[in-house]
Amino acid sequence: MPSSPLLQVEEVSKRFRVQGRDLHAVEKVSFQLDAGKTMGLVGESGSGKSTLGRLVLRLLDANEGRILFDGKDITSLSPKQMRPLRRDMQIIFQDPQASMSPRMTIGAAIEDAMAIHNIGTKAERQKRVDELLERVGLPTVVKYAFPHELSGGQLQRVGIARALSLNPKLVICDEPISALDVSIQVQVIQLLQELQKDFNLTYIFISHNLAVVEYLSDQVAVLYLGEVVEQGPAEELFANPTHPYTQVLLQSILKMPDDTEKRQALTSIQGEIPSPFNPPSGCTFHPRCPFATDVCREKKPERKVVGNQHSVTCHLAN
Ligand SMILES: Nc1ncnc2c1ncn2[C@@H]1O[C@H](COP(=O)(O)OP(=O)(O)OP(=O)(O)O)[C@@H](O)[C@H]1O
Repeated sequence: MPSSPLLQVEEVSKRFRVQGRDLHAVEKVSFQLDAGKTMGLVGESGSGKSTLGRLVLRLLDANEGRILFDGKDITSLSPKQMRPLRRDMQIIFQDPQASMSPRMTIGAAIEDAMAIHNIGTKAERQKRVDELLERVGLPTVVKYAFPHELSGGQLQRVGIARALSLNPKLVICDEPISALDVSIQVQVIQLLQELQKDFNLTYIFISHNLAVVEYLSDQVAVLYLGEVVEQGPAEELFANPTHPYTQVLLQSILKMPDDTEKRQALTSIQGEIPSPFNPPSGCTFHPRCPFATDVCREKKPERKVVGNQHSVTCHLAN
C-alpha cells in the first residue's frame, strides 16, 4: 500500500483582520509533499509564502481548510496537543540572530532547544551539541561564542544545527540564504542538501532566488496574492511555465526567443500587486496580465491540469 504524504495541505485560507478589514493572505491553497522531498514556494513579496509556512507549522490558525501531518489532522489541535509534534517541524529563518538570545552562548542555545523538549540528559545534550556543530561544518569551540561574535554564514549553520537537534521530519526554510554573501549561499545550500539526504528531511523552501528553487525543489508552487496560480514538478514547471505570472517571474530563464510577440508582452508587464484587502474580480492577476480577456475580469479561473501533476489556474491555459 502506498504511504500517505508527510504533509497534506487542503484548501487552506488565512485572513488577517486589520483595522476592521479582512486582508486575504492565503486563499484556498492545496498541496501534498512526500517525505524526503522539497517544495519550493515562490512569488513576489506579500504573496503569502511566509504565512503559508506558519500555517503549516500551526504558528498561525487557518480560517478554513485542513492540514494533515504524517496522516494526522493537526488543523484544530490545541497548543498542548501540538507540543509533541513541535519537534518534528522546525523552521530556519533568514535572520538566525533574531531568534537567538544575545546573552546565551551558541552551545547553550542549541542545548536549550533539546532541553525544552526533554531530550537526553545534560551530558548527552552537550555531546550532541558537539556532534551537531561538526555536522554543520563548524568547529566545536563555537559553542563558547555569543551570536554577535559569528558571521552571518556561521550563524545560519547554528540555526540549522539547532533545528536538527530535535530530529525534525519537516523543516521550513524561510529565505535561509537571502541575507548571505553569494559564496556562502552556495555552501549553505550544499549543506541543506546533504542534511536532507542524510536525515530524509522534508523541506518547504521559500526563496526569491528562482535559480536556487529550481535547483533544490522537487515540487514548486507559485503564489500570487495568496493564491497558488501554478504548481507542479519543478523540472516540468521550469521547462514549461504556463501561467503568465509564472512566465513573468521566470522571464530571465524562460526558454523563448526574445523577439516573439508573447515575450515582448510579458516584458512589458507593469503595475503593483493589488491590495490584498480588496483583490480584483475574476482572475486576481488580470489587471497586470497582457493577455487578459473579459472572462478573466469576470470569472474566477478553475485549476486546470496541463501536464503530469502540473496545474495552472488560468482561463487561457489549455
Ligand atoms: N500578522 C499579520 N497581520 C496582518 N497582516 C499580515 C500579517 N502577516 C502577514 N500579513 C500580510 O499578509 C500578506 C502575506 O504576507 P507574507 O509575509 O506571508 O508574504 P511573503 O510572500 O512571505 O512576503 P515576503 O517575501 O516579503 O516575506 C501580506 O499582505 C502581509 O502584509
